Amino acid sequence: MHGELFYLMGASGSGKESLISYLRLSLGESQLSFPKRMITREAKDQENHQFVSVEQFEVMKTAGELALSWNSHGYWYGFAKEIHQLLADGKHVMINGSREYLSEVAKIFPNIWPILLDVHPDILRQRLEQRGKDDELAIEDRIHTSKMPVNHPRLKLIDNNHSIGQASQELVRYINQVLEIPAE
Ligand SMILES: Nc1ncnc2c1ncn2[C@@H]1O[C@H](COP(=O)(O)OP(=O)(O)O)[C@@H](O)[C@H]1O
Ligand SMILES: O=P(O)(O)OC[C@H]1O[C@H](OP(=O)(O)OP(=O)(O)O)[C@H](O)[C@@H]1O
Repeated sequence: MHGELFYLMGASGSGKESLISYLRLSLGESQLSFPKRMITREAKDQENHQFVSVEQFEVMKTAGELALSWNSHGYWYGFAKEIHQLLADGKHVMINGSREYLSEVAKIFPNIWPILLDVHPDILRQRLEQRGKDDELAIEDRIHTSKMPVNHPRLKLIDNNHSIGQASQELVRYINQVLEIPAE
C-alpha cells in the first residue's frame, strides 16, 4: 500500500512549523514521517530546517536528488527525493510547502492531501512581530500575501486563530479521517 502525502500550507507565521512540531511530539514518527526541509537560509533559534548553501542546493537539484524545490522570499526551499521512497514503502508523510507552488507539487504527487492554515491578518501580524524573525518590510510582505487564493478539489482548511492545541486536534482528526484511523 502506498503512503499518503499531506502538504501543509499557509502564510509565513500562520503556524506550519509549530503544528508540525506539535504533531511530531504528539503522534511520534510511527504514524507520520516529517522529512526535513532544506533552505538556503541559516536556521535561527527554534527553526527546524537544514541549511544548505545555494551552491550545494544547485548541485543537488541538477543531480536529481530533490523531490521538490521552489524559490520564495529570495531563498531556495526543497525536500530530498526520500519522500518518494517513504511513500512507496507505505509511510505517510507530512511536509510544509508553498501555496504558490501547489499546482506544481500536485503534478509530481497527484494524490496529495493539501491543507491550508487559516489565520486572520491581524493575528498573523501579532505572531510575526512576536517571533521576531522578520523586519517590518518582510512582515508587510507576508501580510500582503496572507490571503493568496489556493485552489485544489481536496483542499482542507484548518483554523489556527485560536490555540495551537485546538488547531492540532482539528488537524489530527482530519489526518485520521484520511487514514481511516478510528478516533480514541
Ligand atoms: N495557535 C497559535 N497561538 C499562538 N501562537 C501561535 C499559534 N500558532 C503559531 N504561533 C506562533 O506564531 C509564530 C509563527 O508560527 P510558525 O509556526 O513559525 O509559522 P510558520 O511556520 O507558518 O511560518 C511563532 O512564534 C509561533 O509560536
Ligand atoms: O507560496 P507561499 O505560500 O507564500 O510560501 C512562501 C514560502 O513560505 C513558506 O515557508 P515559511 O512560512 O517557512 O517561510 P519563511 O521561510 O519565511 O519562514 C513556504 O514553505 C514557502 O517556502
